[in-house]
Amino acid sequence: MLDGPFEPSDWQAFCSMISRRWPVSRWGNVGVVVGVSGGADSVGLLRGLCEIRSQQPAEGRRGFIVAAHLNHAIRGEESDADEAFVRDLAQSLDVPIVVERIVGSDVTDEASLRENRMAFVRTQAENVGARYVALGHTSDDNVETVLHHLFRGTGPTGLAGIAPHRSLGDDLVLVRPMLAITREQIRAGLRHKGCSWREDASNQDPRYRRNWIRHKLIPMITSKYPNAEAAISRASESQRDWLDLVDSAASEWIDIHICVDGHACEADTLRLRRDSRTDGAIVVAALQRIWGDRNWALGEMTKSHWQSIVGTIAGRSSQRYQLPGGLDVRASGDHVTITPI
Ligand SMILES: Nc1ncnc2c1ncn2[C@@H]1O[C@H](COP(=O)(O)OP(=O)(O)OP(=O)(O)O)[C@@H](O)[C@H]1O
Repeated sequence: MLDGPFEPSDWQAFCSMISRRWPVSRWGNVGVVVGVSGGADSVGLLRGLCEIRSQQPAEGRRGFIVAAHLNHAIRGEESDADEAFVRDLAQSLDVPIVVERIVGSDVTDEASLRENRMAFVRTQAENVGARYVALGHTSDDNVETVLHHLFRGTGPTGLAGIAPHRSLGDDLVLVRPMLAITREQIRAGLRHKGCSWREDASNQDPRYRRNWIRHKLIPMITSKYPNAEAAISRASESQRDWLDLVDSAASEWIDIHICVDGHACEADTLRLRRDSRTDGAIVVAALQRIWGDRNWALGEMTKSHWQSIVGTIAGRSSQRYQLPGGLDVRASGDHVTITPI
């Protein structure tokens, strides 16, 4: 849900809203790498975190903040001007900065650029021993993501939108503390404080599907449903609550029913059939977790693949078959075994 009441012209209210979602007690004593593009959202995030930290007593400031900027170098002088802007910003805030410039790459699609950025900020966080990577996604980004997933075809995870946090490894967590703040609120806060940011012209280009959703579709929707964005945010947040519930039931299910033998996963079907939770969402969530943990080909699995496995576990479908990614499913006696071939 969007936080409120919120007076957008109040910079301190903006900082309080970040603090409410991500209290400084969690990050004030550890390292945080902030991904900064130079756009309003990540400029707001970096400035907000620095301000929140500066309001802490000196003994509560053992941690550190590092700004990280990846110069994709795909917009010529504009890209270099973004880099220069972020360098100046970090210097003015007395924050160390790491910058990398991509040379000679012809990658321009949105998904690959995003992947490159994630790999970059993650590596920087590991290099400096940070506990968190913080990114400036907003509630608008979340709404656009939910719609994008919906049109492309998605399940409960896609409808839950952008995750507020997720693990990036043993000691590193990705956080998005501004998911309840709108893009306009951030801009208003920055304007109130007299701070500037860079406008990325490619954010207007309707050839990118995300921009088309942002600039064409959402204005059309809100012309008839003025509160649609808040409604989509609320729906995705409650979807996330359900997902958390299913996730913890799935973990319990794995602990009880799955036995790992080398690369193979084995389930005792007799015990499974006595478990009332063997059908449906919890089992599929558990199977998806198993796939994710083992880097099996999650993206190639369809709903009917998951249902086949659920059917095999429940003794309803065939005894032996193969799945995408070279996995063999075999039911024999009281066991179902899934093995990479
Ligand atoms: N070139 C970059 N270098 C480092 N971090 C980045 C870069 N681009 C984006 N990020 C991080 O990823 C977040 C999401 O980026 P995305 O491009 O999806 O959103 P955006 O709305 O354009 O954000 P912003 O207004 O901060 O540019 C940003 O808020 C920022 O934290």
